[in-house]
Amino acid sequence: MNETLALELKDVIKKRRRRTIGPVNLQIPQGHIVALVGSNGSGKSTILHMLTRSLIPDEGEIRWFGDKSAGDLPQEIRSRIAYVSENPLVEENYQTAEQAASFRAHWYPSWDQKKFERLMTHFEVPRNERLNRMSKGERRKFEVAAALAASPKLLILDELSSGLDPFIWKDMLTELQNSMLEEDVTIIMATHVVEEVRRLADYIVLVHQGKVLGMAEKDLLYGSCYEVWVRGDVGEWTGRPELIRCDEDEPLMHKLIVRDEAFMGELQQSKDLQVLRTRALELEEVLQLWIQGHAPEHR
Ligand SMILES: Nc1ncnc2c1ncn2[C@@H]1O[C@H](COP(=O)(O)OP(=O)(O)OP(=O)(O)O)[C@@H](O)[C@H]1O
Repeated sequence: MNETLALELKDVIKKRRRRTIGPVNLQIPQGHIVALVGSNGSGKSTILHMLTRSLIPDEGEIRWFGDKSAGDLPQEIRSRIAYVSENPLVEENYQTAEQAASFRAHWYPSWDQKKFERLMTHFEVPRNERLNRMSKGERRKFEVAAALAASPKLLILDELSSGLDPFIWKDMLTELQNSMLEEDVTIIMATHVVEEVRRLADYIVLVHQGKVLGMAEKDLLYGSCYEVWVRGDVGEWTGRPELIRCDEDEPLMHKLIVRDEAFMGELQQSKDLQVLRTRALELEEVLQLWIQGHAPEHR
C-alpha cells in the first residue's frame, strides 16, 4: 500500500476501566472508505474518538495527513475533518439547524452552503427547530448534511444508520458514494450494518475485544472461503492448511469450511470424495472465522 496516507496509528493504546483498546496499528490510505467492524464494546468508538482528538491516547502516535499533534489538533487539520458521532454536540442543543450551520461554516473554509441547503431539503430536516427538539433521526440527518457540507478530506462516521429510517439511510449511502466520486475524501466509519459495509467499504478493519485483528480489502474477502459438503473418506485432506474446519454430519458425510477456490477444485476432482454442494461464505461468516483465528490470507 504505497498510497498517500490520510491516517496512521502507531502502537496507539487507550486504557478503559474494563478494557484496554490497542495497541492499534493502522495505515488508512487517502480516498478510500474504511469500515471498522466488531462486536459491542470492542473499541470502535474509542478509536474514532482518538482520531478526532476528543480522547487522548495513553500511548502511541497518530498522524493526520502525515502530521502528528501532541495536544489539541491544530485548526488547519481540524478544518479538514468532519465527524458524525453517536452522541451529538451538547453545545449545539439550543441552536437551530441554520444557526449551527452558520457557526460551522466559520470553522470550515470549504463549507458548501448550497450543498447544505440541498441536503436539508432532500432529508426534510426542519430548519428553524432547536436541535434538541428534533427527533433522533432528524438530528442525525442534520449532522450528516452538515458533515458533508463541510467538504472534509476526512469524514468520520459513528454508526451512520442509527435512528434513520431505511429510505433516508439508503439516500445517505448514495450521497456518500457521490462524495467519493466528486471529492478526494477518506471515510472511516464504525458500523454494525453489513449492508453498509457491502455497499460502501473498500477496506474492513476488524476490531475484537479491544484489539485490531487486521485490515483487509473487502473485495478479497468475497469468495475467500467456501462451505463444501462431501461424501467419502476425508482422512487424506485433514492436514491441508486450506481446510479450516471439518465437521462430521453423519458417517462419511462432512461439512468442510475451506479457503481457496483451487483447493475446492482439488476436492471436486478427488476419486475418494463426492462433492455434493458448495457455496461461498457470506461476508459476516468470513469475519466470524477471522475472529476465531482464521485470518484472511490476502490482507
Ligand atoms: N466514557 C467511557 N469511560 C470509560 N470506559 C468507556 C467509556 N466509553 C466506552 N468505554 C469502554 O471502552 C470499551 C470500548 O467501548 P467502545 O464504545 O469504544 O466500543 P464500540 O466498539 O464502539 O461499541 P458499540 O458497538 O457498542 O458502540 C468498552 O469496554 C466500554 O465499556
